[in-house]
Amino acid sequence: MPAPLISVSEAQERLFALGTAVATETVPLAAAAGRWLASDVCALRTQPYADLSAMDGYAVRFDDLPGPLRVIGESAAGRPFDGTCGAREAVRIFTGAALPSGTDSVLVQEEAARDGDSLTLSGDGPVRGGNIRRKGLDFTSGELLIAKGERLTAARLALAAIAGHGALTVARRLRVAVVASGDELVAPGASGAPDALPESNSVMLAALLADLPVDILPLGILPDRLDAIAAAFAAVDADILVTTGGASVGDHDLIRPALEAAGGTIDFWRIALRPGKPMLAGRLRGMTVLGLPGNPVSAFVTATVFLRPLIAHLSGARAAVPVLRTAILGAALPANDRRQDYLRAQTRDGRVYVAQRQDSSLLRTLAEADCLIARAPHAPAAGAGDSVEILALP
Ligand SMILES: Nc1nc2c(c(=O)[nH]1)N[C@H]1C(S)=C(S)[C@@H](COP(=O)(O)OP(=O)(O)OC[C@H]3O[C@@H](n4cnc5c(N)ncnc54)[C@H](O)[C@@H]3O)O[C@H]1N2
Ligand code: MOO
Repeated sequence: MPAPLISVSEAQERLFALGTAVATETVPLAAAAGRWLASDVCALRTQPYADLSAMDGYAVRFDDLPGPLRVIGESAAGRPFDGTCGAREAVRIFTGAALPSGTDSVLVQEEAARDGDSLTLSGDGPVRGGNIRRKGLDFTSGELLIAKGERLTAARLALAAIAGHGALTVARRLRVAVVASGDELVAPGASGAPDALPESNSVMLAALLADLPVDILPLGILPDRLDAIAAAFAAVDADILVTTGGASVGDHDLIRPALEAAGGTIDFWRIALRPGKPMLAGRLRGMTVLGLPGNPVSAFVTATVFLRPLIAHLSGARAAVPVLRTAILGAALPANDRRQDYLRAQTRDGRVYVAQRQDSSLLRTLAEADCLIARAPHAPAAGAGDSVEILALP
């Protein structure tokens, strides 16, 4: 008698509870892209460090305009003017350069007429205090900029760099072992018997994790033999062991018994989810084991809903579960049953349309989808124009 189905959120919570966060390391900024921060990033400097010009032009005293003014020197980024500007004096200034003392506004060069050292206003001119980036406009030294548990995007890395950091403390990369199982499977591109099936899950999973800080250990294809699967499991050394196939109830679905034969434990099996119902999770030595269903779309959905969040969670992510967005439905949907549904859908003219065929073997509909419509268990029927929740696909 199979175990009852548990909800997606319960499965996520139980999965997260199976492992402990990985160790941290301090790495140069360039190696920190896409990692999760293990400690807060505070500003080590003030940005800008002083009042700076936002334009190329002339630093002036607003009350002296329209001139004429005498140009007494130059301030460039990295080479500030070290004197003081007096009445009816101006300093040639460039974008990013410190505003000389005595000046309060920047006149852009397009609105100035210069003749030797003499300068006069030739356009509208600045407002008082115009064209200046004030000291600390972006942040001041000591301010919290990026909190522990946030992911290091390109923008956050740039922020850390300009805040004075050359290295950051992040979760170490995770090792994710990926193995397929099934006697029918052959490597993609290999010539096989007519009933041989190209193994598509491993390449899909590797691509699905390509933006995450993980090292993938590809373990290939295992036959449908308990001893072979258990022996392979016993030899794996990783943080997460991901299997695909053999998770269901058939005589050749051997992941659960093989995990137990290798000394592992099953924490849960079977989720109120479509596609992806037979997913299982457990432990083997120090590893979290995730047994994804073999059907390619089921493997994709469970990897999206469980594997990617698990990696984020073990890396110390503050928010590990993907955020659903709201979209407008293009065509009616019937009421849902007890399983949480992730329906392949396409966005056209600002509305989402569910693919006609949703069988979990159909990779073509997955490849053509740009989002999954998430439907809660027992969601009532929905009509065109109603709001639905979607998970955008990369
Ligand atoms: N009597 C029942 N049968 C099934 C149930 C059930 O509840 N009772 N659940 C069905 C559901 S839902 C799913 S999903 C599948 C998942 O089964 P398995 O995880 O055991 O997967 P397999 O049987 O090994 O394979 C299913 C399907 O996918 C193909 N496959 C497997 N691995 C790969 C791969 N790496 N690349 C490409 N294709 C793969 C395999 O050839 C099968 O066609 O079970 C239902 N059955
Ligand atoms: O859950 Mo299966 O993944 O419905 O085909």
